[in-house]
Amino acid sequence: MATQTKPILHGYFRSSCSWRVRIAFALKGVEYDQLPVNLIKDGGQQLTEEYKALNPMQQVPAVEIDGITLSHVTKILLFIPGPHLLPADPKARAQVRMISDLIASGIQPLQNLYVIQKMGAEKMQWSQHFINRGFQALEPILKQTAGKYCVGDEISMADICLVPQVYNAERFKVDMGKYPTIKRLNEALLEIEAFQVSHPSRQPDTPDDLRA
Ligand SMILES: O=C(O)/C=C\C(=O)CC(=O)CC(=O)O
Repeated sequence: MATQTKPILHGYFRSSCSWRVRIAFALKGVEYDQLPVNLIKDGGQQLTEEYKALNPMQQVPAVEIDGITLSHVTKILLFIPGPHLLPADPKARAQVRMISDLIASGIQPLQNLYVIQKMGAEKMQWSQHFINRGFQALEPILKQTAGKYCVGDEISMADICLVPQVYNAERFKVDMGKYPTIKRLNEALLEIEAFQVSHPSRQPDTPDDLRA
């Protein structure tokens, strides 16, 4: 019987998508190894030919798991073995997928590193713009769907998508006072150990000045 090798996360401490994967591993109790990819050093280690062979999009995260390499964050979250991140109820599942996609496809790509590097001096205002645009849509949706967490009272993929996006909103100085439901959910989720141990301030590649 071949021994099961541990999954390997190629990520970056404060990449929001890398953090999403770390949360899922922690929530599911799956041990994994990390091979950090420094997105800034040497012009960006994600741009090397070696990393391109692993993830042709040259972004993080990339996860080597069960003999395959996955890169799109929501697909990784749903593939990691363990307690499911989607509710049993079909309507609630659809709401979790909708909220997850709004964040992972509708907000994050518009403020990811590759894009904001093209924005140059205006990166802060454009990142704020796109995060506000997404949160203005998300706030009324979450008012409808949320209980203790994004959809009802069970943690789901939507919660895993939300928290790192709020972290980026705070980095880009978005006024979170405009989004009381998002703020409440984020605060509740940050009380959970899986969201704490996976935090950008507690990773092997966290710079000393940003370490908790
Ligand atoms: O500033 C840096 O340290 C480099 C890159 C990132 O954090 C990644 C992003 O900003 C996009 C994202 O996490 O969604």
